Amino acid sequence: MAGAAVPLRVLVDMDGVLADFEGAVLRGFVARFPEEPRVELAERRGFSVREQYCSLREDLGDKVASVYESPGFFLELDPIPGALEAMQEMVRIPLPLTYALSLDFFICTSPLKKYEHCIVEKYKWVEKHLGPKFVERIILTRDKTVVSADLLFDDKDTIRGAERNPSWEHILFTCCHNSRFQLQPPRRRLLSWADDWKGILESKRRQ
Ligand SMILES: Nc1ncnc2c1ncn2[C@H]1C[C@H](O)[C@@H](COP(=O)(O)O)O1
Ligand SMILES: [Mg+2]
Repeated sequence: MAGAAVPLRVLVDMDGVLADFEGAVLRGFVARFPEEPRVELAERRGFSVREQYCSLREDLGDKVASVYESPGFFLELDPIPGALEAMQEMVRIPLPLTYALSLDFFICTSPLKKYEHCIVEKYKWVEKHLGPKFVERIILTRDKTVVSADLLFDDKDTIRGAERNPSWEHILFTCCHNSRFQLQPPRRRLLSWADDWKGILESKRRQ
């Protein structure tokens, strides 16, 4: 008889992966600064929305940051299509999978440096959309490289920190700001939650 399956540890980022940060920034910016030039989602390049607005005109960086630093911003983010369903399915694994696979699942997210509203609202967002059991699965850190796992689904193209060789494989979750980012092999993408995330989990299990 086969021994108990070793759990696969999976980290899933929030902003840009579970919660639509970019859509809300643009809507908030247009509502608050309707006369100012803006960056449409199709024109977003590079992780930092603040840097791109700054390059448009220096003072626009602070203006766009004021949108996502406002109270209520993080709580009101819309879920990314298919994200909530995928999370609910992930925690029910192994049943739907072909391989004996048990899963250790966490939501791994970084707070803003201006953390006043962001931290509590991230917790409330998870409780509101996924339920209290998922709140216990939140890892809040400014350095994801020191968290040990097999996989990290994250929209940030390059993740650096104190650990030069993180234990996880970073799966780049496609978002407006990274859609043109050229991934060097063997790096992998997940195009959306409609893409084959279960296949990625299974491929990792077999390695
Ligand atoms: N695209 C972004 N530009 C600026 N700031 C961003 C962006 N996406 C997320 N953020 C904020 C929100 C979070 O508090 C931190 C890190 O987010 P994470 O998705 O955990 O990398 O930065
Ligand atoms: Mg993110």
